[in-house]
Amino acid sequence: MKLLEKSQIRSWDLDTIDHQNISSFDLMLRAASVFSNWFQSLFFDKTRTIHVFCGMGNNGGDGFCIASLLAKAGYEVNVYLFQFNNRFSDDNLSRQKEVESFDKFEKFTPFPLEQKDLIIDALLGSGINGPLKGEYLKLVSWLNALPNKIISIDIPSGMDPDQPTSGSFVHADHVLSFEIPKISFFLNENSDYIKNWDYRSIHLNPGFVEDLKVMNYLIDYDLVKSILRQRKATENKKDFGFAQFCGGSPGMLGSVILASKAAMRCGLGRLAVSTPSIYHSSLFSSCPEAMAQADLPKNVSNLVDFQLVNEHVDAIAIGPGLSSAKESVRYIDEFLKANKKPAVLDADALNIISRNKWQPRIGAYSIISPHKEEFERLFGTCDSHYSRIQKQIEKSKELNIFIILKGAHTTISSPDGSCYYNNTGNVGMGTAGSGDVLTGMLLSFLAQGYTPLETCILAVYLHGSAGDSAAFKYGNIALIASDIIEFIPSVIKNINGK
Ligand SMILES: NC(=O)C1=CN([C@@H]2O[C@H](COP(=O)(O)OP(=O)(O)OC[C@H]3O[C@@H](n4cnc5c(N)ncnc54)[C@H](O)[C@@H]3O)[C@@H](O)[C@H]2O)[C@H](O)CC1
Ligand SMILES: [K+]
Repeated sequence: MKLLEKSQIRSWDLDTIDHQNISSFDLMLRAASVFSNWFQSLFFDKTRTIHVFCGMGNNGGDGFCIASLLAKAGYEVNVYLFQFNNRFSDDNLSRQKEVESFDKFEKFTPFPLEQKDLIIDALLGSGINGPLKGEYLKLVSWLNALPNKIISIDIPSGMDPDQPTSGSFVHADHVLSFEIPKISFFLNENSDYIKNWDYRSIHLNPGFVEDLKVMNYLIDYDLVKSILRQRKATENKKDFGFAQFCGGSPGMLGSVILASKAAMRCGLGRLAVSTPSIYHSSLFSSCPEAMAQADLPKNVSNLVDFQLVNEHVDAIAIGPGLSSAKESVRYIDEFLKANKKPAVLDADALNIISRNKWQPRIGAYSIISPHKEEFERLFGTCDSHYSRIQKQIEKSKELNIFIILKGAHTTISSPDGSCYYNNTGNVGMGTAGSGDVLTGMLLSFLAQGYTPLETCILAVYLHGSAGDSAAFKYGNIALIASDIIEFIPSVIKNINGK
């Protein structure tokens, strides 16, 4: 799904009005009825009064239309118009007659509300053009201090749709965005203040976005479904990739097992594991599908020798559990020199690269999957999630690599400057080994012949989906990395039905 900036959303509105030969009021009514239906599906208890706080723009216009629809549906609705500016939008003015009466405020003065009552925030929408000041600031601070649930239309009032908000904004319990989510919903700076967000189509003209150049995308079910291939009955393990996983060191075998099992669970044909031979028996008892020596040319005496193994595999992943011992440094140095295959670098491989300033040696189109600390060791500290994402995109372009910045809202940046936002996953996945599972999934899809970008999209989305299923079963405290692997089969079947 393409994510648009506020100016593009405005143009999409105007294009729809023109293309569908409707008025902006028709579009407002459409938005209002979509919101009203969504609202009634969530808040069907009509004993609570609904207080609709309207501003002077079209977000406020939505508020008047929604108030009228909810009143007709049997809710007790009070409407308040906050006219702190000197200009109404035409649709706002024309919609005010939708409601029988409403209180007008030219200055904000607090008033009593029943704690159980709901507030619909229709003060400001995507037309925000700077930080809130004066009366708006007083009103929003008062709203944020109330115990009442706040439901925002399109976007929490005061929030910038595209980047971090410099001032205050409404802290919403629920937000319904029209057509598509706003980019700023994915910023960690905002996510504490948007408890739940959702989006619903208002049937804007799809043709407008088809040719529209955007740099930001949401990884959604449809995108993943369009990438994940179906298998042919005549295919066999040789068609599903041969991967090499390089990791593990004394006392650090867990990551090897987790990554190996995850790789096989994602449909990999064959896996060669380069890890200290003292681990081979434990590895095979935990993951018999992996192998150390078998299926490799007899002359490959030591899996560490990239030259000999590399030519036989389709992709390689390196890093988890390697440690920072000097032989690991030599291993990474050898890898950066000798590797010719699509590669995933994670964990200790990234730390060794940081410490030796080997970033420019990372192979073109490689995938690296740092978490925030590993990222900042590689590329320097950033003062916000937003600025970290901008640096992520800049480094992808500069080094010609794909970067997966893992976190609450994992982002994938591509050498072409595009950025993909993931919305699956949960806080329970912040547990040891979760990243190793992702590395195994990345290796699997890369070895199966998906492009690096397809690989990142599939692995990140499915990793988060499996984690969500695991949290549903075990809760987000008890969840461990192996639980994510347990649900990989079901989330893959949910996408491709097989
Ligand atoms: N396709 C859609 O998404 C549709 C969205 N709709 C609704 O329209 C609003 C956007 O309407 P717009 O009039 O452009 O903007 P606002 O309602 O946000 O109001 C702008 C209004 O507020 C003033 N203002 C802007 N910034 C500030 C500020 N920092 N402090 C004070 N006042 C500010 C500005 O002067 C304007 O007067 C969208 O969010 C949806 O709710 C349509 O209804 C249907 C299609
Ligand atoms: K709003």
